[in-house]
Amino acid sequence: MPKDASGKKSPGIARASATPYAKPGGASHGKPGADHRHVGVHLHHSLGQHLLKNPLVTQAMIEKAAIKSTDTVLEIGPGTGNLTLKLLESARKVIAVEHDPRMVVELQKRLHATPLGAKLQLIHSDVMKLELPFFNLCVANIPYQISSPLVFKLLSHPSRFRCAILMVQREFAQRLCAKPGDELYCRLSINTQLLSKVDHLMKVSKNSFRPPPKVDSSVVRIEPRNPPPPVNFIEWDGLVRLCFNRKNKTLGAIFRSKALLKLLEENLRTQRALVGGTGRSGAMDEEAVDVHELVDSVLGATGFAEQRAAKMDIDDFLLLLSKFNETGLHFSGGTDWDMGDS
Ligand SMILES: C[S@@+](CC[C@H](N)C(=O)[O-])C[C@H]1O[C@@H](n2cnc3c(N)ncnc32)[C@H](O)[C@@H]1O
Repeated sequence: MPKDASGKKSPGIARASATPYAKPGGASHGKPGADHRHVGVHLHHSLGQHLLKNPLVTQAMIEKAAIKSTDTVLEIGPGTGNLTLKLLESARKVIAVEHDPRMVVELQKRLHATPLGAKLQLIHSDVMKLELPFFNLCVANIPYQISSPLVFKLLSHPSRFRCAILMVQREFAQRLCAKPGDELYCRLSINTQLLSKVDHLMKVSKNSFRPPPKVDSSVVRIEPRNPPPPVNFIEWDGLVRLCFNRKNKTLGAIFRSKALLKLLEENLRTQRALVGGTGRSGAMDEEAVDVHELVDSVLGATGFAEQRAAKMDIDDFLLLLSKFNETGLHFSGGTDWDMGDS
């Protein structure tokens, strides 16, 4: 069993080195803890530290990215820099964001005083806490545990980048690409596809990484829609979350929930109060509001009462949201739409 920095035996930890790739037939066999030849850092599963050791996969990612000499490329989690070096060969500039200070040191050592090093901006930070600078391309073997928030952080970035080539967990890739009716079709699928075009590019075996992760991997391409769809994303996500929480229930059944009708009514009153110029929630308490009737009218007009989110596409939800909004019903305002099955 490998040992951690304190010398204690520690499962699931392997060593990293700045050696570009394990040599065929060498001591590194891609097993956790197998590579003890190099002085380097221990790899932590909690930080998603599964280094890409297969140069063919790195090369394929670089080719799919079609990097131009004018590109500023964002890499999340450069680790010891196997992918970073290849990016630096083609791009004008690489901005690499790394959370682990030990990896930052390894990468600095590796690129110190090399001509490519001058093109690298290395930022030591948790990418989720960082205000990302301008980039027009993203290529990364990302830490899988932050996949979902990271994709939405990228898609909400004002840069309007050309595309992202990302190594992700296979099931996550399948969810990103899933279509209505697919078993894995979910809120992640419809939200990502609203904001971007997503393609599954290739499957990657566990043995391409050191140490090999427990899950399979895939490379995906995410191309943000330009211009972005004309929809308030917060409100869109409020509606989508509500419907996908119970994706196999009919919308009629979901919108019969008393708790939901109460929330919609509160939202409607707030909205009317704001439009009425009082700026106070509940200022129109006396005015009768039959939310049930409004909801029924929307579901009747769209014909979605018997539909289930699991089978509905983006156009269906755009229509549904616009009809709700026309009647004054909204799904934003910091409301917690997760009401379980009550
Ligand atoms: C899957 S490894 C990829 C390493 C390297 N790019 C490669 O392909 O060999 C993920 C990297 O992301 C880093 N990381 C983990 N969480 C992070 C975060 N929140 N922000 C930035 N980097 C992070 C890890 O330390 C690790 O270096």
